[in-house]
Amino acid sequence: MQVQLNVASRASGKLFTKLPIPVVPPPNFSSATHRARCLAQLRSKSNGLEKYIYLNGLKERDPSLFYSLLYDNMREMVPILYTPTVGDACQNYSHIWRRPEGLYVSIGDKGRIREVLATWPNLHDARIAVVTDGSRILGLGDLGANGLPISVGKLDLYIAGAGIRPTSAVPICLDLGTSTQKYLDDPLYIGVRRPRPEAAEMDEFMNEFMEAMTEVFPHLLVQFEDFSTDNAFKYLRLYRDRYRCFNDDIQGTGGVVLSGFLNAARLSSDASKRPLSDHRILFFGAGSAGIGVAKQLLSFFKFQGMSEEDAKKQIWTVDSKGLITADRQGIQEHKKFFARTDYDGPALTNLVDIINYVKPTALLGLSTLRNAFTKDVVDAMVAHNPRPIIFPLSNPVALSEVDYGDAVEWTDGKVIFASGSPYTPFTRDGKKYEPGQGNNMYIFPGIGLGSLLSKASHVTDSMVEQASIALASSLNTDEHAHQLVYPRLDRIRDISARIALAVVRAAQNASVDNAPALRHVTDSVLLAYIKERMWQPRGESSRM
Ligand SMILES: NC(=O)C1=CN([C@@H]2O[C@H](COP(=O)(O)OP(=O)(O)OC[C@H]3O[C@@H](n4cnc5c(N)ncnc54)[C@H](OP(=O)(O)O)[C@@H]3O)[C@@H](O)[C@H]2O)C=CC1
Ligand SMILES: CC(=O)C(=O)O
Ligand SMILES: [Mg+2]
Repeated sequence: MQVQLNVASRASGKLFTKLPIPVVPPPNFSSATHRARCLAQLRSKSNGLEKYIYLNGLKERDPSLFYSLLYDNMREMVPILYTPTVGDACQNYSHIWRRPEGLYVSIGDKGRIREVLATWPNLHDARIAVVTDGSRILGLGDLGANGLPISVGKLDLYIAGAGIRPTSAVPICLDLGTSTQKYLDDPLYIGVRRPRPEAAEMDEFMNEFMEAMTEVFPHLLVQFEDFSTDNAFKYLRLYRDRYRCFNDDIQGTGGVVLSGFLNAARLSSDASKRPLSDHRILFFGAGSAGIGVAKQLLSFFKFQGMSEEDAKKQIWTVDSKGLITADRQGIQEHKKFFARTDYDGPALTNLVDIINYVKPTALLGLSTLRNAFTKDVVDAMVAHNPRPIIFPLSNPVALSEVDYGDAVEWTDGKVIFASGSPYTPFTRDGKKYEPGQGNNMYIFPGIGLGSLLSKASHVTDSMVEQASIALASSLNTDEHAHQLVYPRLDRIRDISARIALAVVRAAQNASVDNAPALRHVTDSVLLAYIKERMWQPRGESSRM
């Protein structure tokens, strides 16, 4: 039988008291040796999930060491704490759970959500909450209360990548039930065992939750994460003008992919001399991520002076039923805007046929469909482009539309590539090819930091757009020389600072900022101020 603890007993934390243990290390203790020891312990673990468990234990024991190790070893540790391994952690969370790592707000808390939120320690230090309802975790579907690690992982990136204080990070999972029978049947399942609520009940819950968040955490920015597509669009529309919030899957992904597309278009134009206005972008997948990116591209094309009508003509969307056309019956609301009105032939359902009809310069995968970009699909892209842009952006890596090695082989090394989850470099005929990672992790830390420092009342579209442009222009000489479309992950703090600067300026231009002292300083003074405000872990890091 599942017993729901009342708020007072949940807050007392009596279940999680610690035994008194010595806090004085052995006489010969050296923190440098201990860093090396922790890395060796991490590397001795046999699989990703074990590494994930180890790192989360280390974070509990010594957060400062954990974050400085993370910053020094981003390329090794981010794929464990974030995609792809965080996907395994979520799917197995009820089984690997050790201790509370974030806040659960349950459907049974309706009517007293304020009390539940008020149990959070360091209330006044809270600045950023990543909130998921577990209904669409990466491309893995409805994982219910097992979704919490996605909020924890995103906040680790805020801390390591943008210097948000660990005590300011609030991971939240809304425990509303799940439609996944496997979890409802699992005796160890950590969440409430019930189906997800109907829309009206969920709306009431969300309204109470957002109001309570504002009362309990007056300085908070809310990042919505991995809500199912209809709810992602709905709650962004309902709350974006009322609260300081944004949706990472719609806006963060839009910003990051626009940025990679701009750099990719420049590289492909070197081969084809094609202006931006001649690009044709085909979205394979038309959910929150696909449509979020399409809208961001459209907004950028308009910002470049194109009419909305012309900008829209550059974009085609495909879902599980094929090319989305306006004459299709029962089309979902979020797909209507980009539904093509200029196609009246028989329904196009095969991706190769769609490519041969559209002749896209860029193929962006946000479908969750592993290996959807077959050799035939890639060949069709090559037939129309000297340097095809192919971005398989679905996460985790097991759901990638195409593997990097295949994309390089099938295009004879010509592909311009970025994937949602990381791939290692690929060597072919003695030449090393380096992939890009088109993941919103490059942009949300900077958007969050800039929103906080400018004390922005809202996150505007212009803040996201400027963040995207700042990311696109952040490549250094070496990254340009290697024809990368995103900067290397080790530079994320510098990148986040530059993105935050662009976000502060955009907030000021939109008059949503509330930090007047930042309005009249030069960009270089503002950049120095932003860097100075970033939290630094103590420890032996050579890089902070
Ligand atoms: N790289 C990044 O930074 C990010 C990546 N993502 C990834 O994007 C993916 C999609 O996320 P999201 O948009 O929220 O999810 P959704 O489930 O809302 O969207 C998936 C889309 O893919 C379509 N699709 C599914 N199967 C097929 C198929 N066989 N053929 C064609 N289209 C298909 C769906 O069609 P239909 O509508 O008909 O069901 C839907 O339009 C996830 O894997 C997620 O991890 C998300 C955010 C950021
Ligand atoms: C990256 C991300 O936000 C997602 O896959 O949902
Ligand atoms: Mg997401």
